[in-house]
Amino acid sequence: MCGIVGVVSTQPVNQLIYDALLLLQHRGQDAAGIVTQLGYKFFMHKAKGMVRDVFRTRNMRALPGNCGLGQVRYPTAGNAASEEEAQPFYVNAPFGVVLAHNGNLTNAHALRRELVQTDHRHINTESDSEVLLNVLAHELGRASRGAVLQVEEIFEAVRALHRRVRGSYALVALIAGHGMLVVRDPFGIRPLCIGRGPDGTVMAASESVALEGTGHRFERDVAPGEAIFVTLDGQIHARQCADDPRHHPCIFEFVYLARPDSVIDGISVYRARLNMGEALATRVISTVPPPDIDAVIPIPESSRPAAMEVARLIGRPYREGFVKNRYVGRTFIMPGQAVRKKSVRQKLNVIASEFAGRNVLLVDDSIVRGTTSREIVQMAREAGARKVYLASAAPPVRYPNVYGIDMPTQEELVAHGRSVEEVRQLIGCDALIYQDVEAMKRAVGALNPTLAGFEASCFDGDYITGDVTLETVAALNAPRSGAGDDDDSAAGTRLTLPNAQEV
Ligand SMILES: O=P(O)(O)OC[C@H]1O[C@H](OP(=O)(O)OP(=O)(O)O)[C@H](O)[C@@H]1O
Ligand SMILES: NC(=O)CC[C@H](N)C(=O)O
Ligand SMILES: [Mg+2]
Repeated sequence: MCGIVGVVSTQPVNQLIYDALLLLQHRGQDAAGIVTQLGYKFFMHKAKGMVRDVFRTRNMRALPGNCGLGQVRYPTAGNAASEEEAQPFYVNAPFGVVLAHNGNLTNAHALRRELVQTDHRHINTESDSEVLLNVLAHELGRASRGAVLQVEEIFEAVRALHRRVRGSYALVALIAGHGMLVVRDPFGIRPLCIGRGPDGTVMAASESVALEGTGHRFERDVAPGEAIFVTLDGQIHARQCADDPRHHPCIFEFVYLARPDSVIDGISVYRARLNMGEALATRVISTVPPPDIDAVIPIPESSRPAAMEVARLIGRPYREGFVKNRYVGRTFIMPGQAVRKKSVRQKLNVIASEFAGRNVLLVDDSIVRGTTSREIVQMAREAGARKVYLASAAPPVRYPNVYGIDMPTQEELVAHGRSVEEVRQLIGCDALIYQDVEAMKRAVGALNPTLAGFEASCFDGDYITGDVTLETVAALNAPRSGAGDDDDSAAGTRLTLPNAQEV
């Protein structure tokens, strides 16, 4: 998951894109970038770091123009340490195209080979997003028949792109002098929505919070397989470009990735978390008798709605027991296990009085590597808790993810190959209660019965795009295993473009 935004306006868009990226910061903390267009020229600045650190006043001043794109990156392909893989990406032909991507391609290796050997394109990084951009550019080139691209030709190119590309891809792209292209993959795995401002500004973004927080009205989600082209004067053209679109959004968006104030594919993320809490409460009651629980305590931040609902339904008090240092980012999306582990204690501190002599039920939204829960259970015990029970609003994460969540290997997942009892022993709690997979799907699915289903491979091992099996996942993720553990690892010797560039 990364955060992407694209804007077409009649006013300068640099500050607007910056503000939208701040609202999407929870989706990617590693790198950030903005590209704007003035006339036929693109202006770009991108670098590693959080939005506030990447853009200084001088960088913002160097981003003129009334349309542009932005991205915050959470690396899931290529090299996490590489500055060159920050997005957006640029190619000069045809016309000049820049692109920002959220997702992960499952056939990036094969596409890379094809692009180089058959299409004679040059790929300069290990990023799958650069591969995606080159497929788009190549197909735009093939579809264009005159000096100016026609909207139908753009849709023809997207149809061809859907046939070549596998995996998850929500993208925004600018075609120089033409307008903005917005595309969602045929399964709608990663979120993407579109809206308008009072002055007619059109904005597409990963989450509705980016629209609302910048004063835009959410209009709709982009449909799976759909392409939307926004001309520079704000006219919107939309077309279904996939042969067989089926709507299976990623369920982990509702568990953890998205902000609770966003609505994705008609489902309020907050309500989804409450529903997961409701389903979890039933399992808690059948495992630990509520009178044995003195307090229900969330592990901030993402588990709060679920924990509140568990407390209400089991009839025990909801208490805050951990205070989050708001200046430390989300630990799960940090690159490298060492930094993730260190950050848990930096990020969360106990309120000792809530634990001393009590039996506590800690609730988290998910347990992935077990980094958070192991530390937290220990902290609760150090603070004097008598019994420490732990409940997870999501089922055990047992399978790697290939669609844009950085869980490349089974071995790193604490629940992989272990029974619930073995996980409990490893985490060190007195009881461990997991959500059930079907109950989770029902809890979220009840909020939009029109969906075909969910992409839930990390829970059920079912890879929705059909081109990936558990056997092929390892090969697919091989370059990512351990990625980020060594922040000094360089991308090899390759052409490095300057950061602030007029491209
Ligand atoms: O088992 P793990 O590998 O530790 O991963 C799961 C934890 O990571 C996430 O928290 P994070 O700190 O990233 O963000 P949050 O503040 O939104 O909860 C998630 O909410 C869990 O607490
Ligand atoms: N999480 C994402 O969406 C990542 C996008 C892309 N695969 C990258 O690694 O940069
Ligand atoms: Mg958390």
